[in-house]
Amino acid sequence: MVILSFVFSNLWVFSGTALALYFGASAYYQLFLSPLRHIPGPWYAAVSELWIITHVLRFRQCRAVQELFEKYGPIVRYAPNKVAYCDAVSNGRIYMNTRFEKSQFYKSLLWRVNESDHAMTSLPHAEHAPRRRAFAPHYTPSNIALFQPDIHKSVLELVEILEVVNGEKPINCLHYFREMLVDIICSTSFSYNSGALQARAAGVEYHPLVHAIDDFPIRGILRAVVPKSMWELLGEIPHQRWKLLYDSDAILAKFVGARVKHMRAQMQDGKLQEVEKVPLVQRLLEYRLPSGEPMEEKNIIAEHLGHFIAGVDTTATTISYALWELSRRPDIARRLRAEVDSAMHDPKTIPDISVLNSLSFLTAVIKETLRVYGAVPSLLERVVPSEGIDLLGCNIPSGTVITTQSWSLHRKVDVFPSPNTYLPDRWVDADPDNLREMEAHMMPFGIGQRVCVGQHFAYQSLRIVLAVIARNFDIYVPPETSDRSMEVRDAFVAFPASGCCCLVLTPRKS
Ligand code: HEM
Repeated sequence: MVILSFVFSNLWVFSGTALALYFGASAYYQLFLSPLRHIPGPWYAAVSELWIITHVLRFRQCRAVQELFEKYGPIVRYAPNKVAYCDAVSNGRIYMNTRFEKSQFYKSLLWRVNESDHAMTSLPHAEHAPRRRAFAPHYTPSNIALFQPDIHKSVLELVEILEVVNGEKPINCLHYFREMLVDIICSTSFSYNSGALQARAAGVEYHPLVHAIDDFPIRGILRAVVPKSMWELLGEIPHQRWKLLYDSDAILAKFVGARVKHMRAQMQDGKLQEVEKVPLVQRLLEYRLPSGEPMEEKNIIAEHLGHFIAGVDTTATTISYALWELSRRPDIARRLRAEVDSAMHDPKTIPDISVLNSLSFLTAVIKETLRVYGAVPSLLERVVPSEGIDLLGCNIPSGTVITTQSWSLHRKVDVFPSPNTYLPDRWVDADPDNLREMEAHMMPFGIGQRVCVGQHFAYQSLRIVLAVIARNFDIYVPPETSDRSMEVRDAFVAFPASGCCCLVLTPRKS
């Protein structure tokens, strides 16, 4: 009784001491007993997640991890249970091995709709593989080529809008290209005109779908770091702009749900003809799982959502950074234009993708943009399976998060000299051995079983858009766009520090 009353009267002291003992013991374990103790890295990263979380919240995780590689070498401990490496050879052992599942990180960063995962958020390979089989045929180069007319239509619509602007004011490329991508993905996924570019032409600044996608990175990062119960409380804040951000996934899910229902009704009414070019939604509705069952509607919706999010921002950001480089490097812009001119005699008649594929400097510009400004430069976390792994001389036990990031592989100075310089010629001048080495270090679309399924789609869109812009416009940098405003920030996806990529696109005079 006396002891209890003593404890209660000194509750603060006891709780403080207990907490200090707990943190002290945990720090002691992480630094001196943990199986990861031999892996280099700063002590404060080894004892708590706090260090890396502060960098995540400042949108500079990629740079923080890169600084660790520069200081400690190719393998570093960046959190108590997390190890990052920078080595292309090791990639095969991690990302090609189906026993290395995605980490829990994916659950929180990429939202779940109706509690349904989509391919990006499915962690075990056994769960992921049947999903991937459902949509992968849509994204093969030959199938994606069938959708060229849809892409051409949207790109030429954008050209018309830019001709009306006539270079009289800077435009935020990120907005315009997001709108174009939303139109393109809606037509390839649903055979539906979302009218985002039409809305732009009519002077509407924000299309609801584009708005929702725009909000994705910040919503994702908040959702990843705010505890679930607090996140639900935040949903009650009565602020209109905040509600739009908070509900962005629900807005998208409602739109996609309506498109799925519409297509199902058309199929049931026998209104669809046998055609070679099938929208993704029809493919998913017709798909049968290994059990012979169709996919559940909530899974189809979630899958479409994942593709929307994965495809729009990434491609729009890549185009924007490429145009920014062209605007400040007239030498590169001139060479690109000369090559495109030779293949595209009429400025409004876009050649077949097979012709654009053969333009070597266009390819070099795209590769260099993906290298320096890859839209997903981030750690792609996997979990070490039960047998553990020996990597770069370190023994890493089961359950450890193991990962690499394209930001660092793309900046390995022995493979890419002057790694921060934008130099498309490095892809033109490389001898076959160098080229092989460079290709082995490129992973803008990830690698292995979970590699970006939309990479051919992205490449096709990038080739078409960059060729058309180079053929039709001169690009200038306005004063508000600078190295500082365009500095890359990362929230799993990359974006410019200012959130804008303002450029002046003037219809070509000569
Ligand atoms: C330049 C543009 C793009 C970049 C840089 C990019 C990058 C990536 C990366 C790095 C991953 C792998 C993530 C991981 O391992 O955790 C990924 C996955 C994915 N991407 Fe892309 N992506 C781009 C465009 C697209 C497009 C246009 C689409 C579709 C319309 C798309 C759909 C997907 C999907 C569905 C996944 C998940 C695949 C799976 O797990 O099976 N992406 N992307």
